[in-house]
Amino acid sequence: MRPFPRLHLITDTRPGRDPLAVVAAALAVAGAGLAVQVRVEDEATDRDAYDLATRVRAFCAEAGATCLVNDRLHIALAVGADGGHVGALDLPVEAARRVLGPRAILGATAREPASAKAAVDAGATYLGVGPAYATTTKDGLPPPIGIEGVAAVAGAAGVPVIAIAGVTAERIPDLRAAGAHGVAVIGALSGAPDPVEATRKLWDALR
Ligand SMILES: Cc1ncc(COP(=O)(O)OP(=O)(O)O)c(N)n1
Ligand SMILES: Cc1nc(C(=O)O)sc1CCOP(=O)(O)O
Ligand SMILES: [Mg+2]
Repeated sequence: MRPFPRLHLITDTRPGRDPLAVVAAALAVAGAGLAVQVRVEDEATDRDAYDLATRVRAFCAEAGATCLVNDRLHIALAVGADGGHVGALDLPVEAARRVLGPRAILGATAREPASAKAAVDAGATYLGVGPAYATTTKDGLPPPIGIEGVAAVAGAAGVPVIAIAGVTAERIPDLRAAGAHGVAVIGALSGAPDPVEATRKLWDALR
């Protein structure tokens, strides 16, 4: 079984972004060590999500990388992804586990230890934990939980913790010291002038 990826790239499908170019750049550096989470805007159609996920899944398969789908688990199944990720407004974790089956990777968002434990008991195999820092990429989040918040969840989780929100290469040492297995990023790669170089920095900080 391959080790659980430490670097998770979440696709950025906001206007003006080029998610597939960023995925290709990240795969060129991190290869099989990368997980790509296909995440589309809430307004996107299932067809658009399916088309993107199909292409990401093919890129990942070629590189031996992990492909996950956010929220829309029927699309994860339809494209043969390795798993999915759910949060508080999505399918409950136990229902997501039923949909994906016993062997799939299943991520759940957790912001504090109690919900982290509940998610793991319900079948989550990793936790997305944040917001670690402030972010401009997603609206409506609670205040950042910081290093202390990440450490509290990591200490209670028993599964890999992937820290999310405002993650940069410079912040990775603190997050790892807090117990995070790895990180998930959108802006650090999608907004970078050179996504290959930006991936290299994240990747070096994680090794
Ligand atoms: C790795 C990771 N962590 C957290 C999230 C957020 O999931 P959720 O709370 O369901 O919010 P949306 O991403 O669906 O807007 C994530 N996607 N990935
Ligand atoms: C999709 C998402 N979920 C979050 C959470 O805390 O649940 S933060 C986030 C966006 C993270 O983007 P960036 O790496 O650009 O800060
Ligand atoms: Mg969600």
